[in-house]
Amino acid sequence: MPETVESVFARVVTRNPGEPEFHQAVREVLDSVGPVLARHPEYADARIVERICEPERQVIFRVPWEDDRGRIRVNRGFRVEFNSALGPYKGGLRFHPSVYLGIVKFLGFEQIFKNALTGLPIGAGKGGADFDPKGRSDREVMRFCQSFMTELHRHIGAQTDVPAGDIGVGSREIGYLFGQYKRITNRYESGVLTGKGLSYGGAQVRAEATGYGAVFFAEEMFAQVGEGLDGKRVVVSGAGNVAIHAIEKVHQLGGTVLTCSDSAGYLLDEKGIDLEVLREVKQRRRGRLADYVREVPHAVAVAGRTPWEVPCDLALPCATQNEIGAAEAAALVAGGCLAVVEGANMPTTPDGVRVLRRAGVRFAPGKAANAGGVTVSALEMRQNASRESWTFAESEQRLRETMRDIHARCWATAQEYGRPGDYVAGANIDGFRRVAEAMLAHGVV
Ligand SMILES: NC(=O)C1=CN([C@@H]2O[C@H](COP(=O)(O)OP(=O)(O)OC[C@H]3O[C@@H](n4cnc5c(N)ncnc54)[C@H](O)[C@@H]3O)[C@@H](O)[C@H]2O)C=CC1
Ligand SMILES: O=C(O)CCC(=O)C(=O)O
Repeated sequence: MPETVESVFARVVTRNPGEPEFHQAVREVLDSVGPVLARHPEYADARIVERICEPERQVIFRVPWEDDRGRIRVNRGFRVEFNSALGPYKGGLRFHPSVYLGIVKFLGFEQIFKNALTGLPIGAGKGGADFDPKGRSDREVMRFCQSFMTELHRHIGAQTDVPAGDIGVGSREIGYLFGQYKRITNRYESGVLTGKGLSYGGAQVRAEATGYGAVFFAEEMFAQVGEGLDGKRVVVSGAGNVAIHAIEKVHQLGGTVLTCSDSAGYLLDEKGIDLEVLREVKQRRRGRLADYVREVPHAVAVAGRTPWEVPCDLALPCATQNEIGAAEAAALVAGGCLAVVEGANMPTTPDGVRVLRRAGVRFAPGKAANAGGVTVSALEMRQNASRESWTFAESEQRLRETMRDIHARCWATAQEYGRPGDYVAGANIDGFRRVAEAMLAHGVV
């Protein structure tokens, strides 16, 4: 039977039951690639789509650790090595109680096309654990990371699989993971992880890269219609790594970010979020957003609601998956939003995307707009391999050029396939073609 996108999707659902986020990510890509298969029957003959939807390897492991009261805890760890057609598996680790195989697979699948879009030699993987670092002491986090790496080290390496951070995994966790890898293997293998601290092989701009990159992408989108970010009102969700650096770059480019959020609600500061205060509250104290209001009394903490109800020109969802559904998208449209640029992975549901599209809101999917993080990770790998370290200015320039290039290719590919302005189609098709060509060249593996 010839391969069709419908037959592949049906098989993905049957073979991966109970994994709705993975199905959603696959559906969104398959909806774009039909016309590519029509032009390239050799892809269908080689069953590229079916193979791309099946991870090359999935590892699930026990992570036992001891809390500060001496109680034994057990979590579940994952690493899904999805596709190595373009290079070593590459993608972050997420520590969050919601993590299960379906989340890791959706993220790993998105990573295939994202990493291909960067044009850099990186395959795709993702991992994590259902561990909640919130409320845990540094020592507890360290013991958890050491136990996690005691198993993970068998599967990774600078030429094999290179993890980085994601939700709940920042520079503290990467440091503990790196220390344990070095101890177990007795190798100082800098390129085995990215997102490292600058004192031991980290790259300038990696921490900033995802947030900055998303804003550079937004800048390119506005430039298409002859506008800049200067004077734009921007709403951001999340208050972690991606959100904080997105806010910083919007402010540097003359826009005003009115909101940020966490799982308890959102913060509204009409004068523009004060980053010094936000960093103190969220990063240094690891506190709640409501603490910001104590320092900045004119701000308002809105409990149990999302920032999409605030009128804006640009929305940057930077928290988590499926945070903008149809209702939130309708609120953005009602508030005059001109563009939604995804800093997070898959923050907009398919219904949400439909509402935005119907209203003519420009929409950039995460696999294109948040590719800045993995771009600078690949540059970190390159610096580790050559034992060089580039300056902040040089690294930021390379990031900006890559985001400009990704934007241009998404735009041109969408035009080529008769879908002008459709960044989803442009990103999926361009990413898919790159991986498909390499897979075809490698034979049936
Ligand atoms: N760190 C990176 O370089 C990259 C991250 N991403 C994506 O960006 C998003 C944010 O990641 P990071 O900033 O790195 O993580 P982080 O752990 O630094 O921050 C996550 C933020 O999202 C908020 N959040 C988490 N779950 C939430 C929920 N259910 N409702 C509301 N807020 C929630 C948290 O309160 C926190 O403010 C994720 O979707 C991640 O996959 C994408 C590309 C690269
Ligand atoms: O920097 C990396 O390797 C991956 C970042 C990541 O997990 C992502 O792009 O979602």
